[in-house]
Amino acid sequence: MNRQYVVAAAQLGPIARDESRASTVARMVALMRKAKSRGAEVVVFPELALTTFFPRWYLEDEAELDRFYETAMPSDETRPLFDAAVELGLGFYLGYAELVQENGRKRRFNTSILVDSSGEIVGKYRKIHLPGHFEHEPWRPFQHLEKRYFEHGDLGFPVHEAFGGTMGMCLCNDRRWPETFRVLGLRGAEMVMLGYNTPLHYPLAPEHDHLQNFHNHLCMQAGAYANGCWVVAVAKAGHEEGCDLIGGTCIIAPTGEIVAQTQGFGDELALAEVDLDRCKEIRENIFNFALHREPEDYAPICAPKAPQAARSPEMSDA
Ligand SMILES: C[C@@H](NC(N)=O)C(=O)O
Repeated sequence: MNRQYVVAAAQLGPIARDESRASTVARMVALMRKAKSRGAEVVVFPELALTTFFPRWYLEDEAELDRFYETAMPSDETRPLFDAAVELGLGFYLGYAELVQENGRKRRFNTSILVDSSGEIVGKYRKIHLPGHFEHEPWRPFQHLEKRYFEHGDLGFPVHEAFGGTMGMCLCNDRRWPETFRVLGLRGAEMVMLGYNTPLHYPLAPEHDHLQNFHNHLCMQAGAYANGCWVVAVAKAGHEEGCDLIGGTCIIAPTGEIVAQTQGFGDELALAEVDLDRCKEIRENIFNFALHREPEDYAPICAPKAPQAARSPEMSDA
């Protein structure tokens, strides 16, 4: 694969709580076909792209919770995405809830994968920055129980040789942290793909609701620029089960400029021609890490986490 090609950011509109995987996957395959007809070679889907954003509910019934997770990838239900990749010669990024049995217990992760145009999974990432809370907080208009429903990702921030270059992945809240982009940037990521589900309303600081779209682009444009990488950022958008999710799906150049963006809140593509060699415009100049970076002065960034800020309690054993 050469280093200059069209990428499609494939935004999804709302997914209902009772929408079947078959229905969601059919919507996604339709976007893949449309992307191909417009010249794309890579398609990026949102975080938790196969279901509604279920962390908005406190679910006491474990069987009900389990239904939102994938126990195999691909499965019979998700195989059409892989078949379409092969048929159309398209690679893709997919976010989904992952449930695995390891060491005799259930482990849950908020996961993304890269699939190449031969239908092979060539990269995997498990979300590191899990926002929200562990326990039911009935005062909220909706819950954000990612800390309860997912474990801290255990794969770090890997990069993958794919799609003609060095690819990085992250998921939603990760994009707000400069460290995410810097670690991927230090590993040479030339394109960072990420999906998000971001409610317009932030119950802890509602006075910032009007800034949601600004903050969304601010952190990603800064991440692209400071690390000289492309960013392809894809929303699950719109009014989903009573909760408004922001749109703003976009493709950002290594200069930090948004070069393509969706207009609405439904299933929609934003496409741009990406030239991975453009990363050099930044990496060999203003952010030449070898020449200008001063890690000896950055020690607090790597100080261990305070003990009171513990990670998630273990979910119930299998
Ligand atoms: C609220 C949070 N959502 C997410 N799914 O990580 C974010 O946008 O930072």
